[in-house]
Amino acid sequence: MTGRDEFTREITLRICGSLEIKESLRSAFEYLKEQFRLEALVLFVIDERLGAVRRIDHASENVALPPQLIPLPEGMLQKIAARNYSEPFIVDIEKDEILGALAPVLKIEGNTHLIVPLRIRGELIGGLTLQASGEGRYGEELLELAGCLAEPFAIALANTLAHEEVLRYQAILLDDKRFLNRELYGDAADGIIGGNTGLRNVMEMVRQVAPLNSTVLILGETGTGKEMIANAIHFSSPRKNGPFITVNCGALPENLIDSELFGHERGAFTGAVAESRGRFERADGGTIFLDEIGELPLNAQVRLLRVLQNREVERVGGKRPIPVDIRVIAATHRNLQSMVAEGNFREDLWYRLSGFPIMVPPVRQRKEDVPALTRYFVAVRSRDLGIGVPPSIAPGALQRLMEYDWPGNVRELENLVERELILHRGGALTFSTILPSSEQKDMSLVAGNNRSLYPLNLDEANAVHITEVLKLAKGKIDGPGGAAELLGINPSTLRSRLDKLGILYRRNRNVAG
Ligand SMILES: Nc1ncnc2c1ncn2[C@@H]1O[C@H](COP(=O)(O)OP(=O)(O)OP(=O)(O)O)[C@@H](O)[C@H]1O
Repeated sequence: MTGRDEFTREITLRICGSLEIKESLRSAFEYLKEQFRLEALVLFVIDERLGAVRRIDHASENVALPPQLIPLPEGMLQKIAARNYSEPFIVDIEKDEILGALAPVLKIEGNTHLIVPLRIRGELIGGLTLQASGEGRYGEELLELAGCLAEPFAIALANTLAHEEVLRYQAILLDDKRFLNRELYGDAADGIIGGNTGLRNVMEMVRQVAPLNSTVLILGETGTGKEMIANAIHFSSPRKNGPFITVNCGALPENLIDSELFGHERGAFTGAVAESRGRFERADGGTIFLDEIGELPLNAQVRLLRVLQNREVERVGGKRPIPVDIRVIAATHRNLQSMVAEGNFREDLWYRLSGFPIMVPPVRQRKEDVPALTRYFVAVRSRDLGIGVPPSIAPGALQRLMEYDWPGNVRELENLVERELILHRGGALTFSTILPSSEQKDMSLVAGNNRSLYPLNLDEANAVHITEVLKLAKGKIDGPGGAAELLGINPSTLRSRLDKLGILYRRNRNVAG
């Protein structure tokens, strides 16, 4: 293998080695830095939708970088197309009219910039910039070597763009799905299980705040149902016929946040094919739900604060603010107050958001809801999976589900039910993969305190009682002091009842469990 082949192989492995473009760029940067002088590696796309050059990501060492988004002046996109950049070149602003025009904003002067045009199936989609401080740092030899970067980086760039596109469509489809679900299944509050038990206080707050226009902050662990509560607020509010737009602040690529949230202007730059409304504008007349608000980068927090204060947005490339009539609901599983103390969340934004906080409790603090939630998901998921008659749930299984701690909360329960239904081969559902979080957990939780919170049918009461006795007998079924003797029934009768009730026990006759 020649040195050149080795170089190409190594760089390809690095740039295509991770799904995270940031990580791949960093890895490529470290390698390239060993070969020649390099202070920044910048991957950018020519974004026709925005009419701008957009930085996808970079790896660098304390050097000034151009802004993330560089709007292109009138006619520039056509000039770039006509110029037909194909081979790597060292930027010379005297000779290149296009880059000369962009030089001040690109911070080219005083530095050496080598650009590798990136093409997919012949079409120019973006480029890679290698940057070193000082002039005249790169020579012909390096220019030739840089040719090996074009293909692997073009593939990495195309993959990243495809991924961004998928995320965009995913968000739009989710909005549509929510809307259609509501049309199909009626009111959002209908599907909330535990509204009169474990979520009683939460639902009381929902009823109080829904008619007002106040900003609401929903707090709670992941999977507790925060989005569902936001949905319920919107659909019980006077805005219910308006849009309900969800933004997952943690899922937006950092360099797209502005155009996604605030949109961009048509004709603001030539090539901005169509104007694009941001999520705030799409939420006009309705509610915007900012999920995972704690993940929003600090600079985006500033712009969000401005929108909340002024109730108007400014599109990227726009000249006038556009008023928006929105209600804001935010949610997070993080402790925003400690993020404020650590300097990772703006205090002024925290004050704006936290006027009406609603805390959704984790499932382990409302175990009385577990049986109803389980039955609900068995019914709903059976319907989704095309199972005509939903299977019953073994009473002993419900009890075990209540003893479990549910770190993933309702979402974990929902997923578990789905898995159980898919693997189900007849009979009652036993949920035998779930074991109580801690064996020493007091049985009184189910048998005592919580018993009154949901009505036990005869089988369920039997399951609770037999499990208690089995524990007393330390899992022993046969012989003196065994559970069968304590219950006054034949051991084989007890075994078949344990099977029927879905209570787990040691099969070995003489071993205590
Ligand atoms: N009380 C409930 N009744 C019925 N379904 C529920 C209930 N709580 C949660 N769910 C369902 O559980 C799943 C997770 O809920 P949701 O997405 O609202 O949680 P979340 O707290 O927003 O999660 P994350 O913090 O991960 O965004 C959803 O499918 C939701 O419909």
